[in-house]
Amino acid sequence: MIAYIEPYFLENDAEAASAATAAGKSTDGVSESLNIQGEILCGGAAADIAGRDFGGMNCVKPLAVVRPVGPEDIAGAVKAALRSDKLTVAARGNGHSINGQAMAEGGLVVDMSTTAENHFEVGYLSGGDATAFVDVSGGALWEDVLKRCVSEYGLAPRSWTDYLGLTVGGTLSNAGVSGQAFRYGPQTSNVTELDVVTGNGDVVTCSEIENSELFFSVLGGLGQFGIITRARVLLQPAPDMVRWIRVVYTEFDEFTQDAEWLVSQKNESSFDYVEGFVFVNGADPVNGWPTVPLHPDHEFDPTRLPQSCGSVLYCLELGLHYRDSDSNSTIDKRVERLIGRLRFNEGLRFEVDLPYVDFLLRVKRSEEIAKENGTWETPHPWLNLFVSKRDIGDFNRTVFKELVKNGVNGPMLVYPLLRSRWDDRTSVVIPEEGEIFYIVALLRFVPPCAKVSSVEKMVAQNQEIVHWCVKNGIDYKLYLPHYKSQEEWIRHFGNRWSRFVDRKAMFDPMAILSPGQKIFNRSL
Ligand SMILES: Cc1cc2nc3c(=O)[nH]c(=O)nc-3n(C[C@H](O)[C@H](O)[C@H](O)COP(=O)(O)OP(=O)(O)OC[C@H]3O[C@@H](n4cnc5c(N)ncnc54)[C@H](O)[C@@H]3O)c2cc1C
Repeated sequence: MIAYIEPYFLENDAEAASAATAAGKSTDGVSESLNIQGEILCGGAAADIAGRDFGGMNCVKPLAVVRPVGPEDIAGAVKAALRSDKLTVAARGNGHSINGQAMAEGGLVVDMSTTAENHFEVGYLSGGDATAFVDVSGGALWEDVLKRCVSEYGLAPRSWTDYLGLTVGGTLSNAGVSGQAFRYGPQTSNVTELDVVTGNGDVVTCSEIENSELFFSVLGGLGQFGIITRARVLLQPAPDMVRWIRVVYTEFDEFTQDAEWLVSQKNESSFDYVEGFVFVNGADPVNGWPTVPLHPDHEFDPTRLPQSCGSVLYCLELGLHYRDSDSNSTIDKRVERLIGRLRFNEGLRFEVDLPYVDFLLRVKRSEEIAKENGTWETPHPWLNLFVSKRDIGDFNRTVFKELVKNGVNGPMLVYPLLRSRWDDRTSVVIPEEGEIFYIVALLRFVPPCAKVSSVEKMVAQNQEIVHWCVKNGIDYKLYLPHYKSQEEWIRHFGNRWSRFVDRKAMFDPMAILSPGQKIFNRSL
């Protein structure tokens, strides 16, 4: 048996594993020897699942994919890696990373989808206000969490991502940001307990009071400290409907001042969702005016724009929750009280009313379109940053108005967030200064027939933006970061680096976990 396992786990040789599978050798013996109840796939089958990601710019060969039944199987894979001298383990959520973060070249990839349904239980926190929560699996997709919470309990998580085909463990390993984050913080601020398999192979329950160092390490921890198998996610009563509104600005200062005013209002006295984006001042269907209206019957009327406006325009995107029992006039009054204060261009206001679940699943339609036209499968050289309020004006002048003034063939998001909603005990890093900072997301799509050089140009433009930020002392951090050298990671974490290293030494001292982040090298 040991001789048979060797090519898989001791020599860490993907070719040998492939050959064994191709030769028709069953991997059952491996499962038994590891005491894993789930499946193990090698060779082409493993590469098909874990060799690529949504970014489509990296391609590696994992040694094997482990399809666990539960945390014991995951611990079994980690312990097998600990016994070897170079094997690594990466959890793979839905593989929606851009730069190979969920990959393990020559290592074991844990396919979290097989554990997606292991947990689903709603309960109430002890204490005065009896806040509801749901225990869900780290491998569950947020869209499934949404549908079950709403249909079975009339409840819903409070903080989301825009797109919900992402896993609970995957977004909690980063932050999880959308238009609700100004009020509730990112998803990492909305969980109270986790079950984690650490890089030591231990299965540990942790929270703010129990094993708290592990709890805060794992949140935003880029998969470096443990694999999340269960998360306790805070819930709120789900509204029935959302009024979804877009208003257009020609001036960045007015756009940001209004957005900042909205996110700074006291709880419940603002919209429930606040985002924004930049678009090209032109008729281009992917980058320009047609991207703004919310319904096929709406039309963007460019004659409403002043002659003086520039190459790009700005759109504030808002959502107001309501119940079926609320009268139209009540909802209208709530909307007008807020929107009456805003300085958008008259005549460039669009709105629709949608069921709450449809609103949260709004990006699903874009996914379907991208799948139909082939741009879901092509590379996605995306760039996500957090930029402080201090520097967002300069960023607008140089990046939005110059470098990407013709668009990025996809959305260019920009909207404010509040530092006080982020817990600095987690591993997430955000800009250093001030209460308000902005998320910026350049979500580039590549046409199926594009040349390789056009992807390279996009990557180069991303690098140019980052270099400009560094050179000009912009207070920024990459979100969903990706670096090639440890020096760059040290700069990224700044004065948090030593804490990150100490946490690694505590929970994954052999650097087994998430090698695709390229932060630490596997040690003996
Ligand atoms: C179309 C699209 C829209 C997006 N929209 C948003 C958005 O609105 N807001 C936002 O914040 N982000 C957004 N993202 C980014 C998203 O949060 C990241 O891609 C994230 O990595 C989640 O994807 P995933 O579940 O597929 O994780 P993966 O890409 O599979 O994994 C990401 C990292 O987490 C680790 N990991 C995965 N599962 C676990 C686990 N259970 N425990 C510990 N570590 C784990 C992996 O090893 C890897 O290092 C979007 C991405 C895409 C492709």
